[in-house]
Amino acid sequence: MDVRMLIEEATKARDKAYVPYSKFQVGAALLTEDGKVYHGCNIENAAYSMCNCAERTAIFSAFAQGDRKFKGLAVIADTDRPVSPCGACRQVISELCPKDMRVTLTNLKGDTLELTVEDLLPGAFSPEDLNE
Ligand SMILES: O=c1ccn([C@H]2C[C@H](O)[C@@H](CO)O2)c(=O)[nH]1
Ligand SMILES: [Zn+2]
Repeated sequence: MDVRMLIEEATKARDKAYVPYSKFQVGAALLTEDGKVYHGCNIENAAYSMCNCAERTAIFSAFAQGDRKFKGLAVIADTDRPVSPCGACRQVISELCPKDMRVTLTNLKGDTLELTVEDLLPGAFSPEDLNE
């Protein structure tokens, strides 16, 4: 699956967003090592702090189905610049995806930004930092 197709999947995922509060739909598509694609959308709640972003929905869905090996993530929203994942998602992506995995950020105009997980959160706090 190429990047363009993964962006198409993220676009389809975006249609599933539950966003009665922000009205800001975000879609994510997470590609596994064996070619499966997990969709993620943002899911909001009247208790605002419970809102879950598209990126984390995709990763948590994959984990819940037993998939943990990923090779690409695409994220799309209706933004001026390619959508920028929030700090919480950067932290989660950083722990659960390979450091050199490709992350494609895009918007409805088709602007795209290709980064790696390491680029998203350089020097992230990681499991290795825990002294046990
Ligand atoms: O990369 C992002 C940025 C924001 N949101 C969501 C969170 C909230 O539901 C809405 C507005 O912040 O967009 C995402 O899902 N992903
Ligand atoms: Zn987020």
